Amino acid sequence: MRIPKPLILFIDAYDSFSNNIISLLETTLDVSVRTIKIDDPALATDEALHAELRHYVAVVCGPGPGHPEKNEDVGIVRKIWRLKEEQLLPVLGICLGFQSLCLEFGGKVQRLKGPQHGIIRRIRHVGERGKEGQQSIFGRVGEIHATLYQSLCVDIGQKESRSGMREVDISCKDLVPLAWAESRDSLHDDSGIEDDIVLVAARHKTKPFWALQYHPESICTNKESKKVIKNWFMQAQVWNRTRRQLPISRQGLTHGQYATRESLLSQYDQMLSQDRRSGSLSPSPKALRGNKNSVEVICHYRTIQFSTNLSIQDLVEAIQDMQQDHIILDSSNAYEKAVGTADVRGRYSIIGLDIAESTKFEYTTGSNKIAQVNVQRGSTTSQDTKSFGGIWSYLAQYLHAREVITGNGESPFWGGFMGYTTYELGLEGIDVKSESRKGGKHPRPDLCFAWVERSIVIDHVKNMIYVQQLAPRGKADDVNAWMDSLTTKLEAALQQTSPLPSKNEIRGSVISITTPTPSVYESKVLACQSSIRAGDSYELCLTSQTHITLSKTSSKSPSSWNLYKTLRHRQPAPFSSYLRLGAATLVSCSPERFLTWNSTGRCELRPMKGTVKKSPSVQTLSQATALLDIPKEKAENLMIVDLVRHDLHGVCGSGNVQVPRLMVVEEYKSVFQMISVVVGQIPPPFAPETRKYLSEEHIQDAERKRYTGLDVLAASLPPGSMTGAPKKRSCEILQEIEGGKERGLYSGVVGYVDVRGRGDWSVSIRCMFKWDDEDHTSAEGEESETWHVGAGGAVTALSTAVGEREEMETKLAGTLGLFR
Ligand SMILES: C=C(O[C@@H]1C=C(C(=O)O)C=C[C@H]1O)C(=O)O
Ligand SMILES: NC(=O)CC[C@H](N)C(=O)O
Repeated sequence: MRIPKPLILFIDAYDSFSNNIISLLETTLDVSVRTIKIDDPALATDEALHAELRHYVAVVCGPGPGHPEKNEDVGIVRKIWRLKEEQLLPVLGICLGFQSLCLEFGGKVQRLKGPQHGIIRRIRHVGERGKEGQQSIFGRVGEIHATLYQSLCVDIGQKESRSGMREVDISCKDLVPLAWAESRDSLHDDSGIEDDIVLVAARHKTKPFWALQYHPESICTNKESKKVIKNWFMQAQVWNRTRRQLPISRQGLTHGQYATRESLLSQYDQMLSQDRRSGSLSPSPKALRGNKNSVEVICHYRTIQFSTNLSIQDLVEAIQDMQQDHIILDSSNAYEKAVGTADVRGRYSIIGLDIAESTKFEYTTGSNKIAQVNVQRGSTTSQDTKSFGGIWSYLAQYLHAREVITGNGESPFWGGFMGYTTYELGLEGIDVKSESRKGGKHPRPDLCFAWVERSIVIDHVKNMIYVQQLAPRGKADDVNAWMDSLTTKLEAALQQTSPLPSKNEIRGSVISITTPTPSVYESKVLACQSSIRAGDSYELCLTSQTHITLSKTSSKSPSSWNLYKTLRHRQPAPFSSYLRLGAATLVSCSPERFLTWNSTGRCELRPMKGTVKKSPSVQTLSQATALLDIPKEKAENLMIVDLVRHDLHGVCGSGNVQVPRLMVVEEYKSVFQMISVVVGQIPPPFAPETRKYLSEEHIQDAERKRYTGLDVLAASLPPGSMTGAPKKRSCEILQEIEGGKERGLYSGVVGYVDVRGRGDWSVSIRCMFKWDDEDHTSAEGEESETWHVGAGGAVTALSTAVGEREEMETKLAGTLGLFR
């Protein structure tokens, strides 16, 4: 019989690092963690809370935005410190949890002179000296270097730490200080450290309460600090054995949940069984049945070799009508000279074919409806997403039912969904109300995916074109006929080159350009910093909007395709894209990959933070690397790496996320960018070694409910690099500071998820987009269209208003340069 692991309850204050702490606990200790939110209504009464706590060996009160004095920021945590003797159990507070403990027992919570978010500091602790220290949770612990994420700090009256400890202020007689971050240990003068000594660990003198202000789970906290977690748990268990009054209950269900969310596919499965039980009709099973139980669909393909650098634009023009809908994912820097040590050139370009005729899936936030639009058939059907368990469950199920296993092993994409999601779709996923979507006045799709059956993939490294079609195995003759005609066109296209549109044409069609007012942007940077100083955010990715109105009347007016051709020429980037999809058009030269995954469930995110403009004084990778090797830039990057790890842990589970590249600088056409690579492994539906013991039914059931890359995509939007941390609170603050303006496609993602279970998505930045419904005809009959260009950057406590404004302008300049 398997003995269940002891349970720890993690109380989550809506932080973006919570899952990293849970992973640290589950990989360091032999425990299993359940989690609740600080404001869980089911645990609002003392009885309910006490009944829940009986299941746990210990509690961890996590970090979070806000202030420990505010009930809404700490919620249940406060009740934990007030438990009566007979209800007591061991607790570890982290950061906000630490501040809350100290506040409860007489400490004063103050603002730091300089907030320290993503700053790594040497921690001095009692374990380094004295017998008493040896018996503390720091006993036998060596040198700790740890990441701090704090705007606030605690004063418990203990001022001096260097030459031994003094007695703690009488008002805090219950607290024992355990560790400090000291400014003399800081390695850099520009790290923003202004506070001499900051208390970073304490315990209660008589109750089983310990707390850490530093972040033991951060990727930049050293391994030595794991010993503190082990020591804490050992002391917690001793306390349970010797002092705990109520036995730990192993019976009954906990209200606390696993940190990993249920898979999208199993949510759908649950809806079906609920329907079956209640006797109601299961939601449109036919639409979702797909290939299953019918003829086998495969990816038919043909390979064409080419010898020279292939021009995607010529190829597209030769085979498609450029007025129609399009999806082109273009590695537009594929033939640039390799620059720097990290080769950031894209390898594949993917062109979705017959997009105008394909079925499009459209979803608008708040509508709870998914529309399937097929213009060719003149049909639109709309279904309630709630009855499928939500929009993502619907899409996961649709795709799952159309899985294909036979095709071209060389091609990263065989067919499936291609499209975009907006920033506002991401907001809905994290329960942030979008001001621009209030009152349901927004009919535009926040998600639009086309179902793509015919496509072309270009491998720029092997000089191969793959022409592909998803179709039943037996339809090879029809497929061949289509491929013959397409191949002829492609071969002709390889001989041609079309001219680039002239800049004058574009400039001549500009009616107006509204750019962000520099002083207003700078005041918004200061507003962000004021939220950071108050402890409400650690980093905020502030953005602004530029609007460009172009005449459509003149015969010279550039088409969106011509705008794209010009931009990709000026700003070649590995994740460029051109989309004309339903109501939206996107022209993008993004350097930032958001998320990619393969069919074995290996996911990779590449957060980008830290930007340096190329200039006569900064031309080489080593110059840029030196400029970015400062605490401010590294802190920005680190915060997003920790946030992205949390998002990934939420699907992949404890111990399944690694960071193979941390803060590496890459070179692009006009900027240098610092990136990190975070990798996660989606767990298989069942452990392969157990297969021989499982029934066929069990295996099928597990397969039907497994996690896929769509789970990771749904759990990670909006992209952390465009929000700041902690994500939810930061997005709420940004709603206010940005005036509730829609970001739209900017800050959203573009990409695909294919029938073989793979996906690749880029962050929509360095781009422009337009909505067809904003096209306008003036009283004089002049037709115009309006393009939106977003630009911004991460604001931290160490930012300067002018520096941030200049960074935003640098990013804007690439796109805006087309029109000026
Ligand atoms: C906000 C933008 O870019 C984001 C912010 C970056 C930064 O703060 O350094 C870098 C890349 C993007 O994640 C933008 O391009 O508008
Ligand atoms: N990471 C945290 O828990 C931060 C706590 C608190 N909001 C602060 O900024 O100091």
